[in-house]
Amino acid sequence: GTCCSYRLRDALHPLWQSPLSIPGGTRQSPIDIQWRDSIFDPYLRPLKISYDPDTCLHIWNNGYSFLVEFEDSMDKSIIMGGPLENQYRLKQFHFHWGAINEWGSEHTIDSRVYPAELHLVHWNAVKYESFEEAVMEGNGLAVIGVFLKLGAYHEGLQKLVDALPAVKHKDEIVEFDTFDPSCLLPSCPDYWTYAGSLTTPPLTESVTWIIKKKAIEVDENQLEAFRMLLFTSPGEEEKRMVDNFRPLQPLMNRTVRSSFQ
Ligand SMILES: Clc1ccc(Cc2nnn[n-]2)cc1
Ligand SMILES: [Zn+2]
Repeated sequence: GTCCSYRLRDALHPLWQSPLSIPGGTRQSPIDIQWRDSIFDPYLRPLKISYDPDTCLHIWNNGYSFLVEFEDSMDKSIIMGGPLENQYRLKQFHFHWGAINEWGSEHTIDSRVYPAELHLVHWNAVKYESFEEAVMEGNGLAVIGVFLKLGAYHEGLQKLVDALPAVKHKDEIVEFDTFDPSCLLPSCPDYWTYAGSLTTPPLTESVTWIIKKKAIEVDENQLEAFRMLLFTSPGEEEKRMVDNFRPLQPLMNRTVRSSFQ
């Protein structure tokens, strides 16, 4: 059946390290969020998001995903509230996706997999001097996760899709100006939150995850555009950039809180 091929696919996938390779990992990501086990926390505040489209710098293919990076020397694109004690600055956003629509997201909801997942990566500029420093600290990062599902064409995403051919190969970079990533967020304010980690090296346990309950819709052509990117550099044997997600990690001694009842 398909389920065992997923597990087998996870185990064999060359790209990701098994949990065994993270000594003492007690808060690794991604995880399966079991809706019924999540606990409504009435003290969770609404998440406040304020992005300045002029802080957008460029898109680049880093060989794992494509990242849109932001100028983060000032508090111009920030999030606060929700589960966060401080204000966090937007550093970059990127996606994880599958070779086919049957899988691709990192997190799952009651084992439901989505075709892709958006991650907006922010760092705690109140407590730390740089993103690099924050990556190593327990409260250093806050990542908003948004599921993508197959459906209607997404107007806001298309500007990004149109730029992808310019970063087809690893290490290619192209200027990208005036993009407001809040157009990629669902209007519903509901989210889950839990303490986790980065899902690619350095896999540091520095992330407060904020996973939006509602998915955004994108169409087949837009998902296919992600799949035409390459892991490989120009001149190398082409390897399509697909299945760039880490297998699910054990929940261990963690609680997932919800902002909604
Ligand atoms: Cl600095 C950095 C390292 C890895 C990733 C990949 C990732 N980690 N968690 N979600 N995506 C993002 C930023
Ligand atoms: Zn990610």
